[in-house]
Amino acid sequence: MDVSKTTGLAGAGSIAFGTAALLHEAGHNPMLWSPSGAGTAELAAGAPLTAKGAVETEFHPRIADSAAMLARENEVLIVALPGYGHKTVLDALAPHIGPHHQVIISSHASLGAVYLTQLLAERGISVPVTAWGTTICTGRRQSGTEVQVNTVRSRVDLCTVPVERSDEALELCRDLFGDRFQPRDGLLAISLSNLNPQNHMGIALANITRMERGETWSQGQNVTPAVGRLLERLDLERLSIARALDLEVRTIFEHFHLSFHVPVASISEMNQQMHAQGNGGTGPATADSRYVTEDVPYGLVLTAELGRLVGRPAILHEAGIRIFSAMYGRDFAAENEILAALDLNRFTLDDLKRAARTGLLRQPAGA
Ligand SMILES: NC(=O)C1=CN([C@@H]2O[C@H](COP(=O)(O)OP(=O)(O)OC[C@H]3O[C@@H](n4cnc5c(N)ncnc54)[C@H](OP(=O)(O)O)[C@@H]3O)[C@@H](O)[C@H]2O)C=CC1
Ligand SMILES: CC(C)(CO)C(=O)C(=O)O
Repeated sequence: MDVSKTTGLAGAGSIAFGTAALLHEAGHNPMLWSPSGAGTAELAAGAPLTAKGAVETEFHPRIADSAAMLARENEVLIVALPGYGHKTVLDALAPHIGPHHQVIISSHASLGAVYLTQLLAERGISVPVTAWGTTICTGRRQSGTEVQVNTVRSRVDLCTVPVERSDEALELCRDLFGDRFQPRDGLLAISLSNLNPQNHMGIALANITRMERGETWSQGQNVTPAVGRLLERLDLERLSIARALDLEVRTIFEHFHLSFHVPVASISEMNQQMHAQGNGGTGPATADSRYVTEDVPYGLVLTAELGRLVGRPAILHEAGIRIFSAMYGRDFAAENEILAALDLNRFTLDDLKRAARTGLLRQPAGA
């Protein structure tokens, strides 16, 4: 194993803490950067980070006080925070990224890898940017020093832009986290491999009053037969878009099987099984949850756009965007900062397919 590459995580939430714990267990010495500083205040003051559950460990991660420090002191940068923070964090990191870096986005949202590749190209820099379709673990940060890790996934879909850098990026991911990665054909496949937006749409729609009332509720147990059927129908829309693009992506059945180690059955039955074995998770106890505020603008919106582009309209996804916008009194379709910055509407499907492998929608000035 190559333990020589120093690794820094942008983020200090559930996934950054859980991923840092995994890295520590594998013999690495991870660094964490909290964009506001609040997320690492106690760790910076000397408290250890404790992981419980699927990873049990206690250690002192290195702490960065800025994006510049994270980039200066690490060769591998892992972005591990919700999509609504990606543009801010990529803007902060990009000026400090040099040719010796590799970047991993965990999990990738809304063509963030294209956004970063283009920012770097403006400075004449190209690095492997690897997009993960989901996270290596799941979990919940319990406090400023503790994370509950619910599961470590057997398989995570990934791709790298530019595509020529795929082999070295895959090797890096395996060095850091083990043989847990399934290469996919470009960023559109990865965007369509992230099942959270569709799953969270069904789960949040069916449980919105629990969320608003701040209740504590089991997520897996509440994927009842009706909710399970909705998730399966949402999945058919996503798979139909992938087929139109000639892309292979995981099904919702594979997703739950590979992530939560339950036998394949109906989606409701698989979730009941997860609940019974203790990794069904707890649903959000607030309406201000990334299940909606991240997954609608940064997930459903891109899937719906791809559906329109390939002539396979994702009617249920489109309905989800409209229903949540009405419920929240917001225009979620307009909230995606990355797609707005990329000016996605100006480009054709062929442009997008090319960018999915090169990382570039437009040529850098002077190229
Ligand atoms: N948790 C899970 O089990 C799973 C999570 N995911 C995905 O993984 C990603 C990370 O999730 P998770 O760690 O749970 O999320 P968290 O909400 O726990 O992430 C919190 C971190 O995000 C930072 N952050 C929040 N908003 C912003 C912003 N506007 N600008 C900059 N930074 C911001 C916080 O910064 P600060 O430190 O400054 O407060 C903090 O470091 C998400 O995309 C999520 O959908 C996917 C599957 C499972
Ligand atoms: C809880 C879980 C693992 C499944 O919905 C998840 O994906 C999340 O927290 O984002």
